[in-house]
Amino acid sequence: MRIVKEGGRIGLDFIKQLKLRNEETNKQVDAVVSEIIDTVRTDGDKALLAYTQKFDGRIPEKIEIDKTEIKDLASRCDPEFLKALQNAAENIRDFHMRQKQQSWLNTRPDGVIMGQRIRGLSRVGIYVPGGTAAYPSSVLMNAIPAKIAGVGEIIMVTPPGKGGKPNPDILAAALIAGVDRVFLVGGAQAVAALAFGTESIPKVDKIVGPGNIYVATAKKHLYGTVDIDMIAGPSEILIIADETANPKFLAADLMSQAEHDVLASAILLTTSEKIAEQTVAQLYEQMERLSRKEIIRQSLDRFGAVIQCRNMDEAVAFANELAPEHLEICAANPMEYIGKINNAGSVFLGNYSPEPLGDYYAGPNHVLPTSGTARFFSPLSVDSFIKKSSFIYYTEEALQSAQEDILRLARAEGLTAHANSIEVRR
Ligand SMILES: NC(=O)c1ccc[n+]([C@@H]2O[C@H](COP(=O)([O-])OP(=O)(O)OC[C@H]3O[C@@H](n4cnc5c(N)ncnc54)[C@H](O)[C@@H]3O)[C@@H](O)[C@H]2O)c1
Ligand SMILES: N[C@H](CO)Cc1c[nH]c[nH+]1
Ligand SMILES: [Zn+2]
Repeated sequence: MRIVKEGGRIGLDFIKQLKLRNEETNKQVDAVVSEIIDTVRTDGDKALLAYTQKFDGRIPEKIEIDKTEIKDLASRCDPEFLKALQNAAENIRDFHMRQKQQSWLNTRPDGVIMGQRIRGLSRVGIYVPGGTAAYPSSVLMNAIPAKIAGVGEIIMVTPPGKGGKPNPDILAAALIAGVDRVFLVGGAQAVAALAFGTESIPKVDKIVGPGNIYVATAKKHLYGTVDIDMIAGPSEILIIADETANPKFLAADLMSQAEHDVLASAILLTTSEKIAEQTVAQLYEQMERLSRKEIIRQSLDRFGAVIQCRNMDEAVAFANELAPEHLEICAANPMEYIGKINNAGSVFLGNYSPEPLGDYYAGPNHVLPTSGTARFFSPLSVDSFIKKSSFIYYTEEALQSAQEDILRLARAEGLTAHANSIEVRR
């Protein structure tokens, strides 16, 4: 864990360095992912299974889990877990229902009618991570907004669990959220399969969902062949804390994201030297009790930092520069800062809104832009699953009153066939 005791130019330079955190990794991963994509495009299922064997160390007993098996396996889950999943689903549904946009239509007194139709996409692929941990919560976060948007068919891919079998908790979440088909493949190969279609996996219109660097890079490469939601790669947390924050909470929250991946990033910006020192001590104390301490240690060593800022304004400026996936503000008056944050996937305000509350339960989506892309991407939402089209109806009289303007515009562009289309209706 690096500790930077100065803000100003030194702190800012350090933040800029952190932004480049995986540039080198990206180059190596790009080459691996390109090869995977090309092979899946030409060899379909054969390549899909060969890569699954190579990278997951197993192949699924069956590539697709049918509806009966989903119901059967899901029914064996711990009832308390199912109840918690249902409660979380309710909160997520409630939040995302508010995002739903309506089609609209405008009629003018001269008889002109114009409007915009909103429809769900026909078929989307949702990626649910499952390499080093299983993510039933990500099933809910992906599929619930898709369902609300009216997507025709939701195809889910996720790496095979132990022994090539499906994880029942993931299947229970798929059932609750309304997923249509489940395939047990993961990584860049699953993303490529969704983009091109294979003998067993149908081609989709859009691929959404988070994943590790291979998954995120595959989505980036395949954008254009299919639509994608955003780059949602290895997790990140940035915390801004003043002298009133609790170092125990800060350390716990930093490690909640560090445990996702050795490439995850966890950074504390604080105005207090005491808070900085106590948080570092808490990190090493609490880490010992955590099952994924090896991942946490590596992540904190490579992409973790504590930076002492000169004041809260500087901390806010650094946060906007970094554009983190998750931003916690642990300060005496957290609401004071919400209007000053321009770049962040999701903001957690106050000492009792820890990041995992958002990961699992509160309602906002946990599929969020990473690697500084919160500068231009938004969280996954109902909007990610819709498309819009407009329509126009003009009467003969309305066209006549507009014709001179249209003709002038068409002639200025030198497009006489456009002008002709108006003239023949004179
Ligand atoms: N940004 C978000 O919204 C968000 C949400 C949840 C999780 N996450 C991130 O998702 C990720 C989950 O990662 P994970 O690894 O547990 O699961 P994953 O499903 O994303 O990746 C596992 C797959 O990666 C492939 N793979 C592994 N090593 C490889 C290699 N050397 N070469 C090529 N392919 C390889 C394998 O095929 C495997 O199936 C974490 O980085 C976590 O931080 C992000
Ligand atoms: N923090 C992850 C997004 O970066 C989401 C998640 C799912 N489960 C636990 N955490
Ligand atoms: Zn998390």
